[in-house]
Amino acid sequence: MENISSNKSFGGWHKQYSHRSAVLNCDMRFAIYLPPQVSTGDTVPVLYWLSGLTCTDENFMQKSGAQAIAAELGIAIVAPDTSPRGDDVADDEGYDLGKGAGFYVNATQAPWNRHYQMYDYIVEELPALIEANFPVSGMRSISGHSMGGHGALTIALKNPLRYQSVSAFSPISNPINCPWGQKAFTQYLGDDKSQWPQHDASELMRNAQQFVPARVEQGNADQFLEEQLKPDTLTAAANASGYPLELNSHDGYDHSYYFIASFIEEHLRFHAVHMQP
Ligand SMILES: N[C@@H](CCC(=O)N[C@@H](CS)C(=O)NCC(=O)O)C(=O)O
Repeated sequence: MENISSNKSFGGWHKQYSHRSAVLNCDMRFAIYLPPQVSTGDTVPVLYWLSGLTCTDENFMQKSGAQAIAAELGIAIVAPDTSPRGDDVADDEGYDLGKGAGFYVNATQAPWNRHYQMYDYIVEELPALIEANFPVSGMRSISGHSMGGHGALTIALKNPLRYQSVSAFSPISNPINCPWGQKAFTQYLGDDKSQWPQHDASELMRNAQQFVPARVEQGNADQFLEEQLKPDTLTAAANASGYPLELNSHDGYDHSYYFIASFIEEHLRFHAVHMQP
């Protein structure tokens, strides 16, 4: 693991690292915000943030304004990249497939399956790396935006004992029934649609038996709301299983990081409550 940048921020540190990923079979970069509390020798809980289409580790760290609140609450934030990277990694001309669009699933189909194993990277390899190299406790929560909201919700729903809480901004809530999800799942998981529902937040929530506290924020002026995001499907799924989902709709907000920055404080406070030892 190599440290490639360090910036002091709100008394803590924003740092970027590159490392070799065995799971993704390529070099990867991630960012971590370490709050000031780590300098006292304490361990801190970690929020994993999964970004959306076209993003890297940088979008959230540069645009969300999360550092001030994470510093106050004593929470580390880890922002991974959104796909495998490198010249030999398969890609597509579209912004919604290939690099920058890993969808947090393990691809089973060629040519994607050689590198696109983002589910295992986020659930297993990255937390093991973080927990071996930084002063973090075993408390983990997960959040994300859009494609990353889909990632956060599906990963928490599939691993309810690994995460204290889950949240999402503008998540792709029902990928098996929207163009972004159908395109990605066809390529990464194949034509056999029976394999798809296990990667769909609404399907998982409808059938959930173990609950992770969940909060979703959605702007109702989001340009992707009706065609791609489908929050009503998630609400219906939560109602069907009795899932403890708080979904808040906000007038006038769009899909951008201006929306995320407006409500990130509430999400960090939500996670901090659930990550208390
Ligand atoms: N076609 C659009 C869609 C991409 C998009 O909206 N990406 C969202 C996540 S789904 C994002 O966070 N973009 C980066 C940013 O705003 O910093 C574009 O390429 O601008």
